[in-house]
Amino acid sequence: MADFYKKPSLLSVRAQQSSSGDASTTIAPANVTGETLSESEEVEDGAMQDDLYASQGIRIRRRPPTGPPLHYVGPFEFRLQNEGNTPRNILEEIVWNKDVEVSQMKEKRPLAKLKGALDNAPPVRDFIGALRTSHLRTRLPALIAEVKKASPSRGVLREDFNPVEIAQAYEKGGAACLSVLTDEKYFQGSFENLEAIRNAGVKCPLLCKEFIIDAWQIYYARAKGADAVLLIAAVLPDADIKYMTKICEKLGLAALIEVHDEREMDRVLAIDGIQLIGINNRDLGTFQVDISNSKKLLQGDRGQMIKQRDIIVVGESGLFTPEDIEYVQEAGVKAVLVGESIVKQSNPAKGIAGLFGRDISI
Ligand SMILES: O=C(O)c1ccccc1NCC(=O)[C@H](O)[C@H](O)COP(=O)(O)O
Repeated sequence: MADFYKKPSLLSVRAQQSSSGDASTTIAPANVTGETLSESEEVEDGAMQDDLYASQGIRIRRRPPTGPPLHYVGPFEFRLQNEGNTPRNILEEIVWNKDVEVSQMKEKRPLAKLKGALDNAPPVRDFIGALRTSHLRTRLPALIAEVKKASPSRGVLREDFNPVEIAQAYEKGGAACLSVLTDEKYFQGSFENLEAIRNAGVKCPLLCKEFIIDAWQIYYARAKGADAVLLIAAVLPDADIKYMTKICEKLGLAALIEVHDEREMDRVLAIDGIQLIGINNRDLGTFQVDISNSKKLLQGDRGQMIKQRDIIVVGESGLFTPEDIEYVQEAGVKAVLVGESIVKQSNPAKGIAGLFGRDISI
């Protein structure tokens, strides 16, 4: 638990990145002058980092402000809002855990070693191309079908969970791409699942559905066979989104940038070169799902700009019926990311036909 705050800060990461331009330098904990930070300096540095995030409307703090949480148990409704080191919502809790998890993974597999492994990684497939082709073929939003065993909002979705069989069924049912949850603690996913699906010969390009907070994770996803990664605007400041999309470009990966509200959408639209934006209909703080969020964020100038720039918008979460699909399509989405409604079906391929109101495999 104490690891929560013994970490390099964003500011130190930035300083070191800019001096070498290489993500491998995100490891050493040092401040802008290259000195190691004391615990109190780290706390102060963390506060500055939170200020920077807040200035962009980011409420998710990267790690507990002054150390490990004191009451880090029990349901959220019994936790006091803003209570010192208790995460304010599930997304923040996931990010705090991820921060510890990633630092441990990086110790085991430093970036230099990871980069070596990329030589043996399978070739990258064209994630965005697959979405465009499917949309042109079916005239319906292209499907990114999610391989997800469990989620914080819904618990276990499927007990008899065989990721490869589910992926194969999705492909047979007409999915354009797949999304594979790799987070273990909250979604019961894994990188082994991603690797197994890739090695089983599934042709649909794969999105690594992970909570990315460090560029190292992008290299790791690539090494495990991903063709695309998720970057969440509620978690990442603009500088991180820009930097990480550059890394994706370098590795040939697609970046799906996820937004939840107008402010996040505007931040992302202000970044050059964005090709794929996901609108999540699930509020990751409260779990409320409202598919009218997709419509709201695509109205007016934002929708126009997206059309002009030929950005593909993905409608994410809470899609269950052909009417839901029609609704988000009319709002302007060209692809949908769907988990629960199809993964729960005994035959996920048939589940896809039910979701779209027809067989989309032909
Ligand atoms: O699904 C959750 O409970 C959740 C909680 C916190 C962060 C992310 C979460 N879900 C990730 C997703 O956005 C969904 O898995 C994805 O959009 C598919 O949603 P659905 O079709 O509703 O399963």
